[in-house]
Amino acid sequence: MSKVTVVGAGNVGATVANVLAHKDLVREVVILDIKGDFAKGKALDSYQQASVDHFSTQLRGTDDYADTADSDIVVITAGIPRKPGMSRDDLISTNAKIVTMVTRSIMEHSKNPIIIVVSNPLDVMTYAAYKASGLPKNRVFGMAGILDTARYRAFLSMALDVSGKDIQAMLLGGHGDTMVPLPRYTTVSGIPVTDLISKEELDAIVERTKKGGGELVKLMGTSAWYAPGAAAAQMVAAIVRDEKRIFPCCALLEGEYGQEGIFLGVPVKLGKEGINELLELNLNEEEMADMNKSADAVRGVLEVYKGMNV
Ligand SMILES: NC(=O)C1=CN([C@@H]2O[C@H](COP(=O)(O)OP(=O)(O)OC[C@H]3O[C@@H](n4cnc5c(N)ncnc54)[C@H](O)[C@@H]3O)[C@@H](O)[C@H]2O)C=CC1
Ligand SMILES: O=C([O-])CC(=O)C(=O)O
Repeated sequence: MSKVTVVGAGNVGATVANVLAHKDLVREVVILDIKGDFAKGKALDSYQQASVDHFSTQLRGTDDYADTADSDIVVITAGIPRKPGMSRDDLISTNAKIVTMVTRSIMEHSKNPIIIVVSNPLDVMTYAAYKASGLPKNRVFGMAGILDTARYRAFLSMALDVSGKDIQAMLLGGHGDTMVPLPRYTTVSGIPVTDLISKEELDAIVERTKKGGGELVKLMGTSAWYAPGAAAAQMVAAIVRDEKRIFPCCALLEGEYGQEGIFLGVPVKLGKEGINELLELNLNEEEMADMNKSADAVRGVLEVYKGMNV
């Protein structure tokens, strides 16, 4: 694979492109934005890091979809971010149109790309890109779970005073305040996290994780980009290197977890075909109830999207 396009040169998109260039995985990263000069500036600034940080990936900014031709992977970050007081779902009327239009334009120039959606509300925007692209379900999915587990792992790392590197975690559900971090599937170097921390402390960390995006929006007046950008770049790397890594990603469910026709966060295996496999965890009653609640919340936003007829 040699070409990745990132749509949206804003906070998240520019970070994805920059992190990807540092990984030196692909020949070219194209950054497309309706603000063409802005995209050109971000690409040039990033490329001027090449000789300092030793990477060879070319970066090109543009507002012309012709420059995205024959992309192997496309990361969609175009759209508006939320401001304090807003939920991700409040972005739907603006971002559904943008994501649909962007996906159609991408498909005019690339035959069979893998599309990773980042724009919010994530689960429904991934559905919108899936519909607009006509691609099979293994080639369209969303980034949220890597970010949400990264936050969960960061909070655990702070509470336990251990390196985040050694914390493994899984999480299910929609990318909203109903997301379902899974303490039963959380370990520190193989040690169950429940052996290392009190239930009260763990419950508080789970709650903070669920509202992790909102915490940053409140602090910065707009949403996060470093961890989101790195998370999307990690997905690209797993695909380019055909790593078969298992990550929580937003994927189309067709019966799995008792859900039908809805994109939700679940563990998947990522490789050169996109999603190689979707893994079904053996959930207990409480975890299943939380997953169902999260699915209901996403389904409500999905209905709004379907009513928009974009
Ligand atoms: N899935 C996740 O975990 C996360 C999702 N997000 C979402 O990612 C999106 C982007 O966030 P930021 O980069 O912070 O926003 P931003 O405002 O910094 O950048 C968005 C960019 O999209 C561009 N854009 C708008 N319409 C476009 C179009 N039709 N075609 C091409 N480009 C277009 C804008 O010009 C702007 O440069 C937001 O919807 C945000 O909510 C952000 C963080 C994490
Ligand atoms: O919170 C937001 O609006 C952006 C996002 O999805 C995140 O940072 O998790």
